[in-house]
Amino acid sequence: MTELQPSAARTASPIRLTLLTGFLGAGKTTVLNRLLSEPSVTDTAVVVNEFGEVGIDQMLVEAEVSDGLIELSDGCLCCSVRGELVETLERLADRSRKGRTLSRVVVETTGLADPTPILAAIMTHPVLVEAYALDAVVCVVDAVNGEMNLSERVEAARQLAVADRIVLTKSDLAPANEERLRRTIRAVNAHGEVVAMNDARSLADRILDCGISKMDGSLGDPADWLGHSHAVGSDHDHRHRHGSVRSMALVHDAPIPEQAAFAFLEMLGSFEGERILRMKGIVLTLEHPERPLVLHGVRGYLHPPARLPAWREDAKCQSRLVIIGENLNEPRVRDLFAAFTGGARTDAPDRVAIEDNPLVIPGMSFN
Ligand SMILES: Nc1nc2c(ncn2[C@@H]2O[C@H](COP(=O)(O)OP(=O)(O)OP(=O)(O)O)[C@@H](O)[C@H]2O)c(=O)[nH]1
Repeated sequence: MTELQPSAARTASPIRLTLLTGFLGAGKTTVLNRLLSEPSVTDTAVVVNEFGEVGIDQMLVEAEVSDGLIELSDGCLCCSVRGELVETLERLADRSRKGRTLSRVVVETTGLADPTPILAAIMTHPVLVEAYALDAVVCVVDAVNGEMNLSERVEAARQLAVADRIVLTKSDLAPANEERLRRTIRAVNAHGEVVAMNDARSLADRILDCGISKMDGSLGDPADWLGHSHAVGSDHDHRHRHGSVRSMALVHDAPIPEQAAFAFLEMLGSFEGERILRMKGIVLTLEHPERPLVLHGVRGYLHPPARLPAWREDAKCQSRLVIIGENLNEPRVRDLFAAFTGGARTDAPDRVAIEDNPLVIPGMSFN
């Protein structure tokens, strides 16, 4: 396959990428089939990966996607097949660049996949980072086994923790479990919108095109993107936890100098990078207060920050970051944020003391 140069893959409007996750048997293929059956879902390629059994899922995806359906085999997407996924996405970007209409790719992972290495691979690849925009991580959770999977399997908790949208399936089979499961979902993931599979409304309307910048060029609602539970308040944080997975939000009203924001991210990467499953945020900067800076990271990697053309009229102009992590040192994250946003906490070092500290570990890739 021809190697593309980054500039060659740059498209006017990046291909939207949806990562469809969920534990074994949760209903991922069922969700995919329903999506593909909806008339609004066009110009979509589907990449599926079946652990161990070649071709099974391809037969299960019923909709007509012709050559848009690509099956990866022989291993799990998050480990051995990552290279194959990257190559496939490169090939699709190449085809799109050569004129084949492609506005969206849905990647269905295996039930055992950790989504974070996949996100990191896409985020750090020079071609993919230009050609694709992550629309959303969608996690399917089923009412029959969801509760058990979440308490027993770390993969299930990770898949749920990093999701922007959560599709609840099999409520028809176990209606009595639904209320408790919704509470558990909230404990693991405070920000993602929960969508019921048995709701007659369009699934595509609820789980596609939910990024911060929309396909038609309009701006998404930051509160929606970051999660409604974090939409209010100022200079305070919220935390939600389940086992070792937790999410916290940092909110700051005053504009932040760009350099301070990036220094904070670098420190965050140094100290907590390994433990960050996902980070997303919108920053009100001193230099360009009218153009919010969008941040998106996974593990120790930061997606090249992008500037939106403006704030939405109905959005509050303030910095908001959501950090989802495993065994995060939350007080340290809050202290760092306070130090870099000018609000040093008592008993915490200020920014100069941190930056001048020769013992600080350099080297994570939040830059
Ligand atoms: N009754 C009911 N059955 C469902 C629902 N969602 C999925 N199923 C069934 O659950 C089974 C597993 O669904 P799949 O869509 O294959 O699940 P998956 O997550 O793709 O499974 P793997 O690829 O094996 O991890 C199938 O028999 C589906 O028909 C639902 O909401 N209600």
